[in-house]
Amino acid sequence: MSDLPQLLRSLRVWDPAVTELPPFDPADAPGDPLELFTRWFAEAVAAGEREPHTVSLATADADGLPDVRVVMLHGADADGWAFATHADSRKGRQLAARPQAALVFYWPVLGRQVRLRGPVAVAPAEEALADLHARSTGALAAALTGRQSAELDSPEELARASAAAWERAEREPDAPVASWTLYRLRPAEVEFFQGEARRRHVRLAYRRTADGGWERRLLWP
Ligand SMILES: Cc1cc2nc3c(=O)[nH]c(=O)nc-3n(C[C@H](O)[C@H](O)[C@H](O)COP(=O)(O)O)c2cc1C
Repeated sequence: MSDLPQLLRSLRVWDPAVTELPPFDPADAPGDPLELFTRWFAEAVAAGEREPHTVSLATADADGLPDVRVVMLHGADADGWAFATHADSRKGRQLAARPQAALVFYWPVLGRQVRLRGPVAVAPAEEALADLHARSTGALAAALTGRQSAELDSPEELARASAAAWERAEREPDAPVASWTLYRLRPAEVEFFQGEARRRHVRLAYRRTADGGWERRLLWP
């Protein structure tokens, strides 16, 4: 059995063999965090970040108990950061009860983290379907399988439902999925973190102002 404490102590973040920490001068940052996010996302892709479009989505249930899981980013524009899931999943029910969430991206090849918080809105159903149908057959099959987060009686039950869903997704590439929902988190706050070798990490926080603009401030690391 491995010694977890020893294993943990043996690990480092930002190993120079894989990580390059670029300088980040917040004075050069754009006024809109969407622009900086778009730039950092492209740089993460160019730097070889694996799956930079996966993001941790935090929600809270009706009692305020936090929850978190990974989802895919489906887009980011002036309307918000988009992700998709089933409205009747655990997260979907949490979002119905408390339509607010947080997202965090971590791109270790550049030592960067981006955090967002804000209200979450449901996109029109046609948009959710168009988004789903533009994706892979596997994505449609997974959505058609449905019952996400419900208790599964047996692996065989999943195998049967999934096989039927794949068969339908291949036969009917524009099959509707009533529960499939596109959500948009419209951030009230966006924070960019750039790691620095001497631990003088740069944290640039944007906060939306009442007039819809953004104010910026630096945070201690
Ligand atoms: C890399 C990765 C990407 C995922 N993308 C999604 C996604 O876009 N939508 C989704 O509903 N679940 C996605 N999942 C599954 C979720 O993490 C989660 O298991 C599922 O949505 C159920 O969450 P819930 O019980 O909190 O509703 C993804 C999981 C991983 C590991």
